[in-house]
Amino acid sequence: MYALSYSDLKDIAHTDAASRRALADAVRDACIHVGFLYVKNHGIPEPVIDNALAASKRFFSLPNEQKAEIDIRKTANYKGYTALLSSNNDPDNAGDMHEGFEFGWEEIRPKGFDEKRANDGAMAGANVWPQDVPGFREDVLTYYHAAVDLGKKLFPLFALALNLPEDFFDNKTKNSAAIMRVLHYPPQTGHVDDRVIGIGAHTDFECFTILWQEPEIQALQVLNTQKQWIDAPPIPGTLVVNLGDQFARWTNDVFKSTIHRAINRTGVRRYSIPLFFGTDYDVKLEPITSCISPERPAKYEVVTAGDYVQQRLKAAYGH
Ligand SMILES: O=C(O)CCC(=O)C(=O)O
Ligand SMILES: [Fe+2]
Repeated sequence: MYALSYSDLKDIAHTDAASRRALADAVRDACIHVGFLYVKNHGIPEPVIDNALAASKRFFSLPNEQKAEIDIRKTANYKGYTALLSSNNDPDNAGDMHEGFEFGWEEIRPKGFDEKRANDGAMAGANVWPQDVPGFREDVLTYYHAAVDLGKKLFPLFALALNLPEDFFDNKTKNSAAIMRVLHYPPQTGHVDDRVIGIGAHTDFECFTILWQEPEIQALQVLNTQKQWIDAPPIPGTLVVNLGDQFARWTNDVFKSTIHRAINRTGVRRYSIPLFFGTDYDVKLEPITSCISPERPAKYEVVTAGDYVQQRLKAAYGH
């Protein structure tokens, strides 16, 4: 069993090829064996995280009827609020014990015509913001843009980890998909029905997820190759980066999209913020040549990232 690996992204600023190669090798090892990494020196300032957390607490403390006004099922583009037990990530389960708010690309200072948002595939169209939560939009969008910047720095590193030119994903990530959720997991104490946990066992469906989890609250678990659930605790100053199914498709399963879940048995509320990062929606998810061989024939039908995400969102939210 491999431990979840650390990658220190301050090396990302280094131009010298040897340290960059060493970092890419560490990333490669983690991607092949675990599919989960912790990143240090990720570049998202602490106050930006603190403000996004505070904003998300303000939103979730609204009365349920008010949150229901922006229910994700009322929007055509998978944006807005998901109530407790309204989503279900594991088909064997009865519902996820978390509530969330989901949104996509938007400039912090609104533009007349936001081309990127118009091109946002399944998520195209306006975000749906709650009324009466002062500063919420600005605070979560500020985090979003910082995390998107981090995601853009990670793609060249993943390319290098796959022994590809660092710019391999550049023309595939010009309008990169980036869907963010803020999540709230109420505590589950006493008897917990295993079919109703914070978020049921699942894989993510973009290329990779950048996940902030609340310090000192253990909830996230990763399924290892021996089918045991391993805790992925929050580590101060780090973010979790885990691979999703689009990367498994790009790499013909050389890189792992690892099954994970979250259960909050701590007795206190827990908050987390995942940002799902993918390629442009019109890009075909074609296996990288070096990941196919006679022993490892191509496993997946080639589809565009947009069709793939749309299909997965439909399955998750049922519309
Ligand atoms: O809250 C967490 O730690 C995990 C969230 C997650 O897996 C997801 O939203 O896909
Ligand atoms: Fe996930």
